[in-house]
Amino acid sequence: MLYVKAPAKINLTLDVLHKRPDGYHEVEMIMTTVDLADRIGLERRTDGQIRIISADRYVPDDHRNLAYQAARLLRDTYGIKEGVTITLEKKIPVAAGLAGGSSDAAATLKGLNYLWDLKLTSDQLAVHGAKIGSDVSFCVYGGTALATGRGELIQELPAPPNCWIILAKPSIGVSTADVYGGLKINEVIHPKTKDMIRAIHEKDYELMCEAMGNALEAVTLKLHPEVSMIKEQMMKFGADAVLMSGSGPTVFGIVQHESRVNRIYNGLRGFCDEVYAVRLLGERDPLA
Ligand SMILES: C[C@](O)(CO)[C@H](O)COP(=O)(O)OP(=O)(O)OC[C@H]1O[C@@H](n2ccc(N)nc2=O)[C@H](O)[C@@H]1O
Ligand SMILES: Nc1ncnc2c1ncn2[C@@H]1O[C@H](COP(=O)(O)OP(=O)(O)OP(=O)(O)O)[C@@H](O)[C@H]1O
Repeated sequence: MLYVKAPAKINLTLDVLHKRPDGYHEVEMIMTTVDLADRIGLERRTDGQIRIISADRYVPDDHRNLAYQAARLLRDTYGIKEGVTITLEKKIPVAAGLAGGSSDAAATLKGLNYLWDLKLTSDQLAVHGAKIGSDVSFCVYGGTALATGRGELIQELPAPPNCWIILAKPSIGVSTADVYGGLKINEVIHPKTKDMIRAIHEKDYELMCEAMGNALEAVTLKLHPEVSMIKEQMMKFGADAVLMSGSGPTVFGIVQHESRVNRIYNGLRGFCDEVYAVRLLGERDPLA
């Protein structure tokens, strides 16, 4: 059995520029991976079948699973006769805005590249990833990056200033398509992407706090007012800055002093079942 980690991502900025002819939206977003991860187990099969094993009832165990789609894409593209059993140990909350499924797909691409000895580069895997979902290309590389296009064009960035991240996910699932569908482009408050890039290059934590912004928040907060309440509580318990990740509903707070982490974590546990205190992974995995 080959095991591969599938880390979650958060969006430090998420800007939506306009709607594209293909129905997607042109985005400009800065994403970074955190040390909350699913674990993917890959085992070769001689029958050519792709099988998913997952204990999480919210995760499909058939062709709808993004890890399944990743395996099928490589098997069919490269004429692989073998199959694979994919065991998903889910730790990332589902439909949370943390790219759980996208990261599982990216981990499956990387693991099968090794298992089936395909010798593909990260860039080639990222191109395949883009066919599975808009966040998968970023998840193939990991680390920190500026994503543009529909999210599949990746420009690597250095690690952001070091800090703790507290993630709080209310017990609701959010459909990414519904959130993008609910966006009024002419009302978008554009985040300060350039300031965030400067904050990352200069390791300027205060500027990073100021520059955080997510154009999709306005839609999700209207659909789910409890997300606003979690943002307020996160600030009240001492976070330096707070933002919703992706299309939500997960809210993340950032804090530099470890002493405050427990107070925020314990404070949010009163409101959310799924609360995590995690670190930024920052740089790309050199073995990726
Ligand atoms: C919200 C984010 O997670 C932020 O990282 C991503 O932009 C969405 O990434 P994702 O979940 O991988 O998105 P996909 O699975 O490719 O698309 C799901 C749906 O979201 C909408 N979508 C997604 C990405 C994008 N740039 N524009 C869109 O309008 C489309 O309706 C699409 O059918
Ligand atoms: N491996 C997977 N893990 C979790 N969900 C999956 C997976 N494969 C397919 N799905 C489906 O995808 C939906 C979205 O799940 P996911 O956890 O990827 O959302 P997300 O974190 O909001 O993703 P993103 O941030 O990319 O929008 C789930 O409701 C689930 O039905």
